[in-house]
Amino acid sequence: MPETASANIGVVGLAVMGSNLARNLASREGNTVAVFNRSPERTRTLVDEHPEAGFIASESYDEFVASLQKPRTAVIMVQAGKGTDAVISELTARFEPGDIIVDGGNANFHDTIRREAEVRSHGLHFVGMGVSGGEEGALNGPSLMPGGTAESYETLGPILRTIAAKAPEDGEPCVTHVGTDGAGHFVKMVHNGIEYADMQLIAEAYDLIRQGTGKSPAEIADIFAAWNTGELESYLIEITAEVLRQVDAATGEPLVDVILDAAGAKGTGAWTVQNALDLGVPTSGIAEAVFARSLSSKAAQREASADLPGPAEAWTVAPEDADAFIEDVRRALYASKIIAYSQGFDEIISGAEQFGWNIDKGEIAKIWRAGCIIRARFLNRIAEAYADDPSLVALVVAPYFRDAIAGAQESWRRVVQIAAGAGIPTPAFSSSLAYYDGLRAKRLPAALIQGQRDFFGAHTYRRIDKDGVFHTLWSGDRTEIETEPSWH
Ligand SMILES: NC(=O)C1=CN([C@@H]2O[C@H](COP(=O)(O)OP(=O)(O)OC[C@H]3O[C@@H](n4cnc5c(N)ncnc54)[C@H](OP(=O)(O)O)[C@@H]3O)[C@@H](O)[C@H]2O)C=CC1
Ligand SMILES: O=C(CO)[C@H](O)[C@H](O)COP(=O)(O)O
Repeated sequence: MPETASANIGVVGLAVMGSNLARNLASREGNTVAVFNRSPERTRTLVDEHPEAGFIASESYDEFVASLQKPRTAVIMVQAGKGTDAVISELTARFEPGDIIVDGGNANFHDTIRREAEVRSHGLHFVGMGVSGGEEGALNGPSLMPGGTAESYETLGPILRTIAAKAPEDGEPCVTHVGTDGAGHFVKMVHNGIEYADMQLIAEAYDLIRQGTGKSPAEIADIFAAWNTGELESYLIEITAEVLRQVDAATGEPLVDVILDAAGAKGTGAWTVQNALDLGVPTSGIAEAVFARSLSSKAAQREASADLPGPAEAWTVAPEDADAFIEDVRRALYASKIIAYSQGFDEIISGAEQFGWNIDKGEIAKIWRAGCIIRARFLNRIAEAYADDPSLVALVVAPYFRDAIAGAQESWRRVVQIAAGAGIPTPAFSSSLAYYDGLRAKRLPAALIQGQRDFFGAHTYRRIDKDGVFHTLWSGDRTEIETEPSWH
Protein backbone atom coordinates (compact mmCIF):
# COMPACT_ATOMS: atom_id res chain seq x y z
CA MET A 1 0.00 0.00 0.00
CA PRO A 2 1.55 3.40 -0.99
CA GLU A 3 2.36 5.55 2.04
CA THR A 4 1.04 8.72 0.44
CA ALA A 5 -1.46 9.46 -2.26
CA SER A 6 1.03 10.67 -4.84
CA ALA A 7 -0.62 10.23 -8.24
CA ASN A 8 -2.75 12.97 -9.79
CA ILE A 9 -4.36 10.52 -12.22
CA GLY A 10 -4.70 6.76 -12.55
CA VAL A 11 -5.36 4.26 -15.32
CA VAL A 12 -7.19 0.95 -14.84
CA GLY A 13 -6.75 -1.57 -17.67
CA LEU A 14 -3.27 -1.90 -19.10
CA ALA A 15 -3.79 -3.74 -22.36
CA VAL A 16 -2.71 -2.01 -25.56
CA MET A 17 -4.78 1.17 -25.13
CA GLY A 18 -4.49 1.65 -21.38
CA SER A 19 -0.75 1.05 -21.19
CA ASN A 20 -0.09 3.52 -24.00
CA LEU A 21 -2.44 6.13 -22.58
CA ALA A 22 -0.76 5.73 -19.19
CA ARG A 23 2.66 6.27 -20.80
CA ASN A 24 1.32 9.31 -22.65
CA LEU A 25 0.01 10.78 -19.37
CA ALA A 26 3.26 9.99 -17.56
CA SER A 27 5.31 11.76 -20.22
CA ARG A 28 3.58 15.11 -19.54
CA GLU A 29 5.06 17.48 -17.04
CA GLY A 30 3.38 17.48 -13.66
CA ASN A 31 1.73 14.11 -13.95
CA THR A 32 2.32 11.15 -11.69
CA VAL A 33 0.33 8.20 -12.93
CA ALA A 34 -1.08 5.33 -10.87
CA VAL A 35 -1.64 2.10 -12.80
CA PHE A 36 -3.68 -1.01 -12.10
CA ASN A 37 -4.74 -4.06 -14.10
CA ARG A 38 -6.92 -6.97 -13.06
CA SER A 39 -4.12 -9.42 -13.91
CA PRO A 40 -1.01 -8.11 -12.16
CA GLU A 41 1.37 -9.51 -14.80
CA ARG A 42 0.38 -6.76 -17.21
CA THR A 43 1.09 -4.12 -14.56
CA ARG A 44 4.49 -5.62 -13.79
CA THR A 45 5.42 -5.84 -17.47
CA LEU A 46 4.48 -2.21 -18.07
CA VAL A 47 6.37 -0.95 -15.05
CA ASP A 48 9.44 -3.07 -15.85
CA GLU A 49 9.52 -1.98 -19.50
CA HIS A 50 8.98 1.69 -18.73
CA PRO A 51 10.85 2.73 -15.60
CA GLU A 52 11.14 6.25 -17.08
CA ALA A 53 7.38 6.70 -16.62
CA GLY A 54 7.64 6.63 -12.83
CA PHE A 55 4.36 4.75 -12.50
CA ILE A 56 2.84 4.12 -9.08
CA ALA A 57 1.80 0.50 -9.51
CA SER A 58 -0.85 -1.30 -7.49
CA GLU A 59 -2.02 -4.87 -7.35
CA SER A 60 -5.37 -4.23 -5.67
CA TYR A 61 -8.15 -1.67 -6.01
CA ASP A 62 -7.54 -0.58 -2.40
CA GLU A 63 -3.90 0.19 -3.14
CA PHE A 64 -4.76 1.88 -6.42
CA VAL A 65 -7.37 4.18 -4.88
CA ALA A 66 -5.06 4.97 -1.97
CA SER A 67 -2.34 6.04 -4.40
CA LEU A 68 -4.55 8.78 -5.94
CA GLN A 69 -4.58 12.37 -4.71
CA LYS A 70 -8.01 13.83 -3.93
CA PRO A 71 -10.17 14.65 -5.72
CA ARG A 72 -9.29 11.38 -7.43
CA THR A 73 -9.34 10.86 -11.18
CA ALA A 74 -9.17 7.39 -12.73
CA VAL A 75 -9.37 6.50 -16.41
CA ILE A 76 -10.79 3.07 -17.21
CA MET A 77 -9.40 1.44 -20.39
CA VAL A 78 -10.84 -2.07 -20.26
CA GLN A 79 -12.87 -4.28 -22.53
CA ALA A 80 -16.15 -2.44 -23.05
CA GLY A 81 -19.26 -3.95 -21.47
CA LYS A 82 -19.12 -6.15 -18.40
CA GLY A 83 -15.47 -5.29 -17.75
CA THR A 84 -16.34 -1.60 -17.57
CA ASP A 85 -19.22 -2.22 -15.17
CA ALA A 86 -16.99 -4.39 -12.97
CA VAL A 87 -14.32 -1.69 -12.68
CA ILE A 88 -16.88 1.09 -12.11
CA SER A 89 -18.38 -0.90 -9.27
CA GLU A 90 -14.95 -1.37 -7.63
CA LEU A 91 -14.07 2.30 -7.94
CA THR A 92 -17.49 3.59 -6.90
CA ALA A 93 -17.25 1.53 -3.71
CA ARG A 94 -13.99 3.30 -2.82
CA PHE A 95 -14.23 6.79 -4.33
CA GLU A 96 -15.61 9.83 -2.48
CA PRO A 97 -17.91 12.64 -3.61
CA GLY A 98 -16.18 14.89 -6.12
CA ASP A 99 -13.92 12.14 -7.49
CA ILE A 100 -13.98 11.50 -11.25
CA ILE A 101 -14.30 8.19 -13.07
CA VAL A 102 -13.50 8.36 -16.77
CA ASP A 103 -14.41 5.52 -19.11
CA GLY A 104 -12.15 5.70 -22.17
CA GLY A 105 -13.36 2.42 -23.69
CA ASN A 106 -15.59 2.05 -26.72
CA ALA A 107 -18.73 1.98 -24.59
CA ASN A 108 -22.23 2.01 -25.97
CA PHE A 109 -23.49 5.52 -25.19
CA HIS A 110 -26.74 4.14 -23.79
CA ASP A 111 -24.63 2.33 -21.17
CA THR A 112 -22.78 5.57 -20.53
CA ILE A 113 -26.04 7.43 -19.88
CA ARG A 114 -27.04 4.69 -17.43
CA ARG A 115 -23.62 4.61 -15.75
CA GLU A 116 -23.42 8.39 -15.46
CA ALA A 117 -26.74 8.53 -13.59
CA GLU A 118 -25.72 5.66 -11.32
CA VAL A 119 -22.27 7.04 -10.52
CA ARG A 120 -23.68 10.55 -10.03
CA SER A 121 -26.08 9.17 -7.43
CA HIS A 122 -22.96 8.45 -5.33
CA GLY A 123 -21.82 12.07 -5.64
CA LEU A 124 -19.10 11.15 -8.13
CA HIS A 125 -18.49 12.44 -11.65
CA PHE A 126 -18.62 10.00 -14.53
CA VAL A 127 -17.10 10.93 -17.86
CA GLY A 128 -17.70 8.69 -20.86
CA MET A 129 -14.82 9.58 -23.15
CA GLY A 130 -14.36 8.47 -26.74
CA VAL A 131 -10.72 7.76 -27.52
CA SER A 132 -9.54 7.32 -31.08
CA GLY A 133 -6.18 6.74 -32.64
CA GLY A 134 -5.43 3.14 -31.73
CA GLU A 135 -2.22 2.17 -30.01
CA GLU A 136 -0.09 4.84 -31.63
CA GLY A 137 -2.62 7.58 -30.90
CA ALA A 138 -3.01 6.54 -27.27
CA LEU A 139 0.74 6.88 -26.85
CA ASN A 140 1.51 9.99 -28.85
CA GLY A 141 -1.76 11.86 -28.96
CA PRO A 142 -5.29 10.59 -29.49
CA SER A 143 -8.41 12.47 -30.41
CA LEU A 144 -10.48 12.65 -27.22
CA MET A 145 -14.25 13.02 -26.99
CA PRO A 146 -15.21 13.43 -23.32
CA GLY A 147 -18.81 13.76 -22.14
CA GLY A 148 -19.96 14.25 -18.56
CA THR A 149 -20.50 17.38 -16.55
CA ALA A 150 -18.91 20.72 -17.40
CA GLU A 151 -17.59 20.72 -13.82
CA SER A 152 -15.66 17.48 -14.34
CA TYR A 153 -14.21 18.91 -17.56
CA GLU A 154 -12.79 21.84 -15.59
CA THR A 155 -10.55 19.37 -13.76
CA LEU A 156 -10.03 16.96 -16.59
CA GLY A 157 -9.77 19.34 -19.54
CA PRO A 158 -6.28 20.73 -18.76
CA ILE A 159 -4.83 17.21 -18.42
CA LEU A 160 -6.58 15.97 -21.57
CA ARG A 161 -5.33 18.95 -23.55
CA THR A 162 -1.74 17.96 -22.77
CA ILE A 163 -2.12 14.35 -23.98
CA ALA A 164 -4.36 14.91 -27.00
CA ALA A 165 -3.10 15.10 -30.56
CA LYS A 166 -2.43 18.61 -31.84
CA ALA A 167 -4.04 19.72 -35.10
CA PRO A 168 -1.32 20.39 -37.69
CA GLU A 169 -3.01 23.59 -38.90
CA ASP A 170 -3.11 25.52 -35.62
CA GLY A 171 -1.67 23.28 -32.90
CA GLU A 172 -5.04 23.10 -31.11
CA PRO A 173 -5.43 19.98 -28.93
CA CYS A 174 -7.92 17.50 -30.35
CA VAL A 175 -10.23 17.45 -27.35
CA THR A 176 -13.39 19.29 -26.43
CA HIS A 177 -16.17 18.86 -23.91
CA VAL A 178 -18.68 17.20 -26.21
CA GLY A 179 -21.74 17.38 -23.96
CA THR A 180 -23.30 15.80 -20.90
CA ASP A 181 -23.51 12.08 -19.96
CA GLY A 182 -23.28 9.89 -23.12
CA ALA A 183 -22.48 12.65 -25.63
CA GLY A 184 -18.78 11.76 -25.89
CA HIS A 185 -19.38 8.09 -26.55
CA PHE A 186 -22.19 8.94 -28.96
CA VAL A 187 -19.83 11.09 -31.02
CA LYS A 188 -17.13 8.41 -30.86
CA MET A 189 -19.68 5.89 -32.12
CA VAL A 190 -20.50 8.12 -35.10
CA HIS A 191 -16.76 8.61 -35.67
CA ASN A 192 -16.45 4.85 -35.99
CA GLY A 193 -19.45 4.68 -38.32
CA ILE A 194 -17.76 7.21 -40.60
CA GLU A 195 -14.56 5.17 -40.25
CA TYR A 196 -16.40 2.10 -41.57
CA ALA A 197 -17.77 4.07 -44.54
CA ASP A 198 -14.41 5.63 -45.33
CA MET A 199 -12.69 2.23 -45.26
CA GLN A 200 -15.36 0.60 -47.43
CA LEU A 201 -15.15 3.41 -50.00
CA ILE A 202 -11.38 3.09 -50.17
CA ALA A 203 -11.72 -0.68 -50.57
CA GLU A 204 -14.21 -0.22 -53.41
CA ALA A 205 -11.88 2.26 -55.13
CA TYR A 206 -9.01 -0.22 -54.87
CA ASP A 207 -11.16 -3.07 -56.19
CA LEU A 208 -12.36 -1.08 -59.22
CA ILE A 209 -8.86 0.01 -60.15
CA ARG A 210 -7.46 -3.48 -59.68
CA GLN A 211 -10.17 -5.25 -61.65
CA GLY A 212 -10.48 -2.55 -64.29
CA THR A 213 -6.84 -1.84 -65.03
CA GLY A 214 -5.09 -4.99 -63.82
CA LYS A 215 -2.61 -2.87 -61.87
CA SER A 216 -0.76 -4.63 -59.07
CA PRO A 217 -1.30 -3.77 -55.39
CA ALA A 218 2.09 -2.04 -55.36
CA GLU A 219 1.12 0.09 -58.37
CA ILE A 220 -2.18 0.94 -56.72
CA ALA A 221 -0.25 1.83 -53.57
CA ASP A 222 1.50 4.51 -55.63
CA ILE A 223 -1.88 5.83 -56.76
CA PHE A 224 -3.12 6.10 -53.17
CA ALA A 225 0.13 7.74 -52.12
CA ALA A 226 -0.38 10.33 -54.88
CA TRP A 227 -4.01 10.87 -53.82
CA ASN A 228 -2.74 11.48 -50.31
CA THR A 229 -1.08 14.69 -51.47
CA GLY A 230 -4.40 16.21 -52.57
CA GLU A 231 -7.92 16.79 -51.27
CA LEU A 232 -8.21 13.13 -50.18
CA GLU A 233 -5.25 13.46 -47.81
CA SER A 234 -6.05 11.39 -44.75
CA TYR A 235 -4.68 8.76 -42.42
CA LEU A 236 -6.79 6.00 -43.99
CA ILE A 237 -5.56 6.79 -47.52
CA GLU A 238 -2.00 6.92 -46.20
CA ILE A 239 -2.18 3.51 -44.52
CA THR A 240 -3.96 2.01 -47.53
CA ALA A 241 -0.82 2.69 -49.57
CA GLU A 242 1.26 1.03 -46.84
CA VAL A 243 -0.94 -2.05 -46.69
CA LEU A 244 -1.03 -2.43 -50.48
CA ARG A 245 2.75 -2.17 -50.69
CA GLN A 246 3.33 -4.87 -48.10
CA VAL A 247 4.69 -8.19 -49.39
CA ASP A 248 3.97 -11.42 -47.52
CA ALA A 249 7.25 -12.88 -46.26
CA ALA A 250 5.97 -16.46 -46.43
CA THR A 251 4.74 -16.47 -50.04
CA GLY A 252 6.31 -13.43 -51.67
CA GLU A 253 2.80 -12.39 -52.72
CA PRO A 254 1.24 -9.00 -51.95
CA LEU A 255 -0.04 -9.30 -48.38
CA VAL A 256 -3.49 -8.10 -49.45
CA ASP A 257 -3.76 -11.19 -51.68
CA VAL A 258 -3.16 -13.65 -48.85
CA ILE A 259 -5.37 -12.01 -46.22
CA LEU A 260 -8.74 -13.77 -45.98
CA ASP A 261 -11.39 -11.46 -47.47
CA ALA A 262 -13.73 -11.59 -44.47
CA ALA A 263 -13.85 -8.27 -42.61
CA GLY A 264 -14.27 -8.29 -38.84
CA ALA A 265 -16.17 -5.81 -36.73
CA LYS A 266 -16.37 -5.14 -33.02
CA GLY A 267 -19.78 -3.48 -33.15
CA THR A 268 -19.45 0.31 -33.13
CA GLY A 269 -20.36 0.55 -36.83
CA ALA A 270 -23.49 -1.52 -36.22
CA TRP A 271 -24.38 0.70 -33.24
CA THR A 272 -24.12 3.76 -35.47
CA VAL A 273 -26.62 2.25 -37.87
CA GLN A 274 -28.93 0.86 -35.16
CA ASN A 275 -29.12 4.29 -33.58
CA ALA A 276 -29.54 5.99 -36.94
CA LEU A 277 -32.54 3.74 -37.55
CA ASP A 278 -33.96 4.66 -34.14
CA LEU A 279 -33.38 8.34 -34.84
CA GLY A 280 -34.73 8.11 -38.40
CA VAL A 281 -31.46 9.34 -39.92
CA PRO A 282 -30.59 7.93 -43.37
CA THR A 283 -26.96 6.91 -42.85
CA SER A 284 -27.14 4.64 -45.88
CA GLY A 285 -23.45 4.79 -46.82
CA ILE A 286 -22.42 3.84 -43.29
CA ALA A 287 -25.04 1.06 -43.24
CA GLU A 288 -23.77 -0.34 -46.54
CA ALA A 289 -20.24 -0.35 -45.13
CA VAL A 290 -21.41 -2.35 -42.11
CA PHE A 291 -23.37 -4.77 -44.31
CA ALA A 292 -20.46 -5.15 -46.73
CA ARG A 293 -18.35 -6.44 -43.83
CA SER A 294 -21.17 -8.83 -42.86
CA LEU A 295 -21.50 -10.09 -46.44
CA SER A 296 -17.76 -10.63 -46.70
CA SER A 297 -17.95 -12.95 -43.69
CA LYS A 298 -20.83 -15.05 -45.02
CA ALA A 299 -18.52 -17.82 -46.21
CA ALA A 300 -21.15 -20.49 -46.92
CA GLN A 301 -23.44 -18.13 -48.83
CA ARG A 302 -20.57 -16.73 -50.84
CA GLU A 303 -19.35 -20.19 -51.76
CA ALA A 304 -22.83 -21.32 -52.77
CA SER A 305 -23.29 -18.17 -54.86
CA ALA A 306 -19.92 -18.09 -56.57
CA ASP A 307 -21.24 -19.55 -59.83
CA LEU A 308 -24.31 -17.34 -60.11
CA PRO A 309 -24.49 -15.58 -63.47
CA GLY A 310 -22.88 -12.17 -63.85
CA PRO A 311 -22.35 -9.85 -66.83
CA ALA A 312 -22.00 -11.66 -70.16
CA GLU A 313 -18.73 -9.95 -71.03
CA ALA A 314 -15.62 -9.42 -68.97
CA TRP A 315 -14.83 -5.77 -68.30
CA THR A 316 -11.47 -4.08 -68.52
CA VAL A 317 -10.37 -0.51 -69.04
CA ALA A 318 -8.39 0.10 -72.23
CA PRO A 319 -4.81 1.08 -71.35
CA GLU A 320 -5.23 4.49 -72.96
CA ASP A 321 -8.28 5.14 -70.76
CA ALA A 322 -6.73 3.96 -67.51
CA ASP A 323 -5.63 7.37 -66.22
CA ALA A 324 -9.04 8.91 -66.88
CA PHE A 325 -10.76 5.98 -65.17
CA ILE A 326 -8.52 6.26 -62.13
CA GLU A 327 -9.29 9.98 -61.92
CA ASP A 328 -13.01 9.17 -62.11
CA VAL A 329 -12.60 6.75 -59.22
CA ARG A 330 -10.71 9.38 -57.20
CA ARG A 331 -13.51 11.88 -57.69
CA ALA A 332 -16.18 9.29 -56.91
CA LEU A 333 -14.32 8.48 -53.72
CA TYR A 334 -14.17 12.12 -52.68
CA ALA A 335 -17.86 12.73 -53.39
CA SER A 336 -18.88 9.55 -51.54
CA LYS A 337 -16.65 10.48 -48.62
CA ILE A 338 -18.40 13.84 -48.35
CA ILE A 339 -21.71 11.94 -48.17
CA ALA A 340 -20.38 9.66 -45.41
CA TYR A 341 -19.41 12.66 -43.27
CA SER A 342 -22.63 14.45 -44.12
CA GLN A 343 -24.61 11.43 -42.93
CA GLY A 344 -22.49 11.12 -39.80
CA PHE A 345 -22.99 14.78 -38.86
CA ASP A 346 -26.70 14.39 -39.58
CA GLU A 347 -26.77 11.63 -36.97
CA ILE A 348 -24.90 13.84 -34.51
CA ILE A 349 -27.46 16.62 -35.03
CA SER A 350 -30.39 14.23 -34.49
CA GLY A 351 -28.75 12.51 -31.51
CA ALA A 352 -28.06 15.88 -29.89
CA GLU A 353 -31.71 16.85 -30.33
CA GLN A 354 -32.98 13.52 -29.03
CA PHE A 355 -30.74 13.34 -25.96
CA GLY A 356 -30.57 17.04 -25.13
CA TRP A 357 -26.90 17.61 -25.90
CA ASN A 358 -25.53 20.91 -27.08
CA ILE A 359 -22.92 19.56 -29.50
CA ASP A 360 -20.79 22.02 -31.43
CA LYS A 361 -20.39 20.35 -34.84
CA GLY A 362 -17.51 22.61 -35.87
CA GLU A 363 -15.62 21.64 -32.70
CA ILE A 364 -16.18 17.96 -33.44
CA ALA A 365 -14.74 18.42 -36.93
CA LYS A 366 -11.76 20.21 -35.38
CA ILE A 367 -10.99 17.51 -32.81
CA TRP A 368 -11.05 14.88 -35.57
CA ARG A 369 -8.31 16.72 -37.49
CA ALA A 370 -5.52 14.78 -35.79
CA GLY A 371 -5.02 11.74 -33.61
CA CYS A 372 -8.04 9.76 -34.76
CA ILE A 373 -8.50 7.14 -37.44
CA ILE A 374 -10.63 9.38 -39.69
CA ARG A 375 -8.27 12.35 -39.53
CA ALA A 376 -8.33 14.05 -42.89
CA ARG A 377 -7.44 17.33 -44.47
CA PHE A 378 -11.03 18.09 -45.42
CA LEU A 379 -12.17 18.18 -41.78
CA ASN A 380 -10.99 21.80 -41.89
CA ARG A 381 -13.63 22.38 -44.55
CA ILE A 382 -16.28 20.84 -42.33
CA ALA A 383 -15.21 23.03 -39.42
CA GLU A 384 -15.40 26.08 -41.71
CA ALA A 385 -18.82 25.08 -42.99
CA TYR A 386 -20.25 24.93 -39.45
CA ALA A 387 -18.42 28.13 -38.45
CA ASP A 388 -20.06 29.91 -41.41
CA ASP A 389 -23.48 28.45 -40.58
CA PRO A 390 -23.87 26.71 -37.20
CA SER A 391 -27.39 25.62 -38.12
CA LEU A 392 -26.41 24.11 -41.48
CA VAL A 393 -29.02 21.42 -42.21
CA ALA A 394 -26.74 19.21 -44.32
CA LEU A 395 -23.03 19.39 -45.09
CA VAL A 396 -23.67 18.74 -48.77
CA VAL A 397 -25.40 22.11 -49.14
CA ALA A 398 -22.45 24.10 -47.72
CA PRO A 399 -20.83 26.01 -50.61
CA TYR A 400 -17.50 24.16 -50.51
CA PHE A 401 -19.11 20.71 -50.52
CA ARG A 402 -21.73 21.68 -53.08
CA ASP A 403 -18.93 22.77 -55.42
CA ALA A 404 -16.80 19.73 -54.65
CA ILE A 405 -19.65 17.37 -55.54
CA ALA A 406 -20.54 19.43 -58.59
CA GLY A 407 -16.99 18.90 -59.82
CA ALA A 408 -17.05 15.18 -59.05
CA GLN A 409 -20.55 14.03 -59.86
CA GLU A 410 -20.11 13.15 -63.54
CA SER A 411 -17.17 10.92 -62.62
CA TRP A 412 -19.15 9.48 -59.73
CA ARG A 413 -22.05 8.56 -62.00
CA ARG A 414 -19.73 6.98 -64.59
CA VAL A 415 -18.02 4.90 -61.91
CA VAL A 416 -21.31 3.61 -60.48
CA GLN A 417 -22.59 2.81 -63.98
CA ILE A 418 -19.39 0.97 -64.88
CA ALA A 419 -19.40 -0.98 -61.62
CA ALA A 420 -23.01 -2.06 -62.13
CA GLY A 421 -22.31 -3.08 -65.72
CA ALA A 422 -19.16 -4.93 -64.77
CA GLY A 423 -20.76 -6.74 -61.84
CA ILE A 424 -18.35 -5.27 -59.31
CA PRO A 425 -20.01 -4.60 -55.96
CA THR A 426 -19.75 -0.94 -54.94
CA PRO A 427 -22.43 -0.69 -52.24
CA ALA A 428 -20.98 2.41 -50.60
CA PHE A 429 -20.29 4.33 -53.84
CA SER A 430 -23.73 3.42 -55.19
CA SER A 431 -25.76 4.10 -52.06
CA SER A 432 -23.98 7.42 -51.50
CA LEU A 433 -24.92 8.52 -54.99
CA ALA A 434 -28.51 7.36 -54.47
CA TYR A 435 -28.61 9.33 -51.19
CA TYR A 436 -27.33 12.44 -52.96
CA ASP A 437 -29.88 12.08 -55.74
CA GLY A 438 -32.58 11.38 -53.17
CA LEU A 439 -31.80 14.62 -51.35
CA ARG A 440 -31.74 16.53 -54.63
CA ALA A 441 -34.99 15.14 -55.97
CA LYS A 442 -37.76 17.71 -56.34
CA ARG A 443 -40.25 14.92 -55.94
CA LEU A 444 -39.73 11.41 -54.61
CA PRO A 445 -41.81 8.28 -55.21
CA ALA A 446 -42.59 8.41 -51.49
CA ALA A 447 -45.97 9.79 -52.63
CA LEU A 448 -46.77 6.40 -54.13
CA ILE A 449 -45.71 4.68 -50.91
CA GLN A 450 -48.09 6.91 -48.98
CA GLY A 451 -50.85 5.93 -51.39
CA GLN A 452 -50.08 2.24 -50.91
CA ARG A 453 -50.02 2.61 -47.12
CA ASP A 454 -53.33 4.38 -47.19
CA PHE A 455 -54.77 1.65 -49.45
CA PHE A 456 -53.88 -1.34 -47.32
CA GLY A 457 -53.87 0.15 -43.85
CA ALA A 458 -55.74 3.48 -43.87
CA HIS A 459 -52.48 5.09 -42.77
CA THR A 460 -53.56 8.45 -44.28
CA TYR A 461 -51.57 10.98 -46.27
CA ARG A 462 -51.11 14.71 -46.55
CA ARG A 463 -51.63 16.67 -49.76
CA ILE A 464 -49.38 19.14 -51.53
CA ASP A 465 -52.20 21.62 -52.14
CA LYS A 466 -53.93 21.98 -48.76
CA ASP A 467 -53.39 21.38 -45.05
CA GLY A 468 -54.92 18.44 -43.27
CA VAL A 469 -54.76 14.65 -43.19
CA PHE A 470 -56.62 12.58 -45.76
CA HIS A 471 -57.77 9.06 -46.50
CA THR A 472 -59.25 7.64 -49.68
CA LEU A 473 -62.12 5.20 -49.15
CA TRP A 474 -60.33 2.51 -51.18
CA SER A 475 -62.81 -0.25 -50.34
CA GLY A 476 -65.79 2.03 -50.86
CA ASP A 477 -66.54 4.60 -53.48
CA ARG A 478 -62.92 5.87 -53.51
CA THR A 479 -63.81 9.38 -52.50
CA GLU A 480 -61.41 11.22 -50.27
CA ILE A 481 -62.24 12.19 -46.70
CA GLU A 482 -60.41 14.47 -44.27
CA THR A 483 -59.52 12.52 -41.17
CA GLU A 484 -57.37 12.27 -38.04
CA PRO A 485 -53.70 11.43 -38.55
CA SER A 486 -52.97 7.74 -38.13
CA TRP A 487 -49.81 6.76 -36.26
CA HIS A 488 -47.24 8.07 -38.78
N1 LIG B 1 -7.65 -1.20 -29.63
C1 LIG B 1 -7.99 -0.04 -30.19
O1 LIG B 1 -7.48 0.37 -31.26
C2 LIG B 1 -8.98 0.84 -29.51
C3 LIG B 1 -9.65 0.39 -28.38
N2 LIG B 1 -10.52 1.21 -27.74
C4 LIG B 1 -11.21 0.75 -26.53
O2 LIG B 1 -10.31 0.85 -25.43
C5 LIG B 1 -10.59 -0.18 -24.48
C6 LIG B 1 -9.32 -0.99 -24.22
O3 LIG B 1 -8.95 -1.59 -25.43
P1 LIG B 1 -7.70 -2.57 -25.53
O4 LIG B 1 -6.53 -1.95 -24.90
O5 LIG B 1 -7.62 -2.99 -26.95
O6 LIG B 1 -8.08 -3.77 -24.55
P2 LIG B 1 -9.19 -4.89 -24.64
O7 LIG B 1 -10.44 -4.35 -25.18
O8 LIG B 1 -8.60 -6.08 -25.31
O9 LIG B 1 -9.43 -5.23 -23.09
C7 LIG B 1 -8.44 -5.85 -22.31
C8 LIG B 1 -8.35 -5.18 -20.97
O10 LIG B 1 -9.62 -5.23 -20.28
C9 LIG B 1 -9.39 -5.77 -18.98
N3 LIG B 1 -10.59 -6.40 -18.48
C10 LIG B 1 -11.46 -7.18 -19.16
N4 LIG B 1 -12.45 -7.57 -18.34
C11 LIG B 1 -12.20 -7.02 -17.13
C12 LIG B 1 -12.87 -7.07 -15.87
N5 LIG B 1 -14.00 -7.75 -15.70
N6 LIG B 1 -12.33 -6.38 -14.84
C13 LIG B 1 -11.20 -5.69 -15.00
N7 LIG B 1 -10.52 -5.61 -16.16
C14 LIG B 1 -11.03 -6.27 -17.21
C15 LIG B 1 -8.27 -6.73 -19.21
O11 LIG B 1 -7.69 -7.11 -18.00
P3 LIG B 1 -6.83 -8.48 -17.93
O12 LIG B 1 -5.47 -8.15 -18.41
O13 LIG B 1 -6.88 -8.84 -16.48
O14 LIG B 1 -7.54 -9.48 -18.78
C16 LIG B 1 -7.35 -5.88 -20.07
O15 LIG B 1 -6.67 -4.91 -19.32
C17 LIG B 1 -11.72 -1.01 -25.06
O16 LIG B 1 -12.93 -0.56 -24.54
C18 LIG B 1 -11.65 -0.71 -26.55
O17 LIG B 1 -12.88 -0.85 -27.19
C19 LIG B 1 -10.73 2.49 -28.14
C20 LIG B 1 -10.09 2.98 -29.24
C21 LIG B 1 -9.20 2.20 -30.04
O1 LIG C 1 -12.30 2.67 -32.13
C1 LIG C 1 -11.45 2.38 -32.92
C2 LIG C 1 -10.76 3.41 -33.73
O2 LIG C 1 -11.41 4.61 -33.73
C3 LIG C 1 -11.11 0.96 -33.15
O3 LIG C 1 -10.02 0.82 -33.96
C4 LIG C 1 -12.33 0.27 -33.61
O4 LIG C 1 -12.79 -0.52 -32.52
C5 LIG C 1 -12.18 -0.66 -34.76
O5 LIG C 1 -13.45 -1.16 -35.00
P1 LIG C 1 -13.70 -2.54 -35.74
O6 LIG C 1 -12.87 -3.57 -35.02
O7 LIG C 1 -15.16 -2.75 -35.59
O8 LIG C 1 -13.24 -2.32 -37.15
